[in-house]
Amino acid sequence: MGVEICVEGLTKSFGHQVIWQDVSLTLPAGEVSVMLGPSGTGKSVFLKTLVGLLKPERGSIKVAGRDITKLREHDLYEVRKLFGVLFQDGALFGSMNLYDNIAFPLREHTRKSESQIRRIVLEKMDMVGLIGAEGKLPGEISGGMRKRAGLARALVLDPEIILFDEPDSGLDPVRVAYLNQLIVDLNAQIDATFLIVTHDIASARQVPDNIGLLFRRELVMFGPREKLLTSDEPVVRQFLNGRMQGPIGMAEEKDAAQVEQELAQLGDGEHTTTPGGQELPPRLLPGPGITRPPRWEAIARREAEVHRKERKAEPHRKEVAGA
Ligand SMILES: Nc1ncnc2c1ncn2[C@@H]1O[C@H](COP(=O)(O)OP(=O)(O)OP(=O)(O)O)[C@@H](O)[C@H]1O
Repeated sequence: MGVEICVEGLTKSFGHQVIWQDVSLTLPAGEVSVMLGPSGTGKSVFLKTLVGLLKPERGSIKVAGRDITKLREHDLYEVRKLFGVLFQDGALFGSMNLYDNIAFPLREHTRKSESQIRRIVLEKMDMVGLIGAEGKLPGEISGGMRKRAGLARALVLDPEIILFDEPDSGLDPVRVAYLNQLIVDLNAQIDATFLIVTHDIASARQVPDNIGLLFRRELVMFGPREKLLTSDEPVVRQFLNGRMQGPIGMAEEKDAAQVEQELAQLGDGEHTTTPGGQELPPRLLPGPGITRPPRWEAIARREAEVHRKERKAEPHRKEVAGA
């Protein structure tokens, strides 16, 4: 059933450069959370800090109740076994075939026999749809297949937490849709806690239970998907709509007067609906045949409630649109 990660007052710098400060959030056990933010805001640094690869200057990270910022290397090594990490490029060894790449953590970290390893590797390859590709080298397969192989490798030690660093980067929209479904199905099947760093807004709208946004060295917001998607916070609205008008500039934050002028020019109509004037998209559900853990009943109830409220608001929206 996954474990909770509770982050409090976390600050990370490199020399004088503060990457982010005073970040507090809870990744609820078994839920899917997405972290968004403009390039360079420290999303990858955040993932590396959660898994103990980077040390924060201040704050705590409690994983299953243990503060990993205080652990010695040996204990940290044990806690890291709770994590599976999918790096951006899959981080596969180029000279090993997919079978050996996926078997690698089992051979390194367990004393399992080769026949046990074979059973686990084939089970995980089946979960990500890679059966038949065991003998391929990473250089011989597509980017999407490499991501799925990286995911199979992240799964072999049965992690309680999986961190995904831009799983959709470099994939076409159809492959992204398949990958999103795979992520939702996997979450229902293994019930681990997922944190996904992505730039893909369509994925962020449909896949997670929770969304966070990093900007200007701070966590602007973190909360349930519906809350972020209907937020009036200018940074959140700008990012979720992928538009130029708003506080986020090309390289630096913008001057406050310019931001105000740009937002005023966007017009009042925009404020009557969810960001982008779009309806709250339905949450992506596990595919047919996937047994859903009990928490999905709560998700279904929450979804129904959101759409009931939306339908109630509908006549008002139409009036405003027609005015
Ligand atoms: N080991 C390091 N030493 C010094 N600076 C680093 C190190 N790792 C990352 N940084 C800096 O931290 C900042 C945040 O980098 P990070 O890769 O986490 O951003 P990001 O939000 O994931 O960006 P993107 O969306 O473009 O992948 C960058 O300015 C980067 O140069």
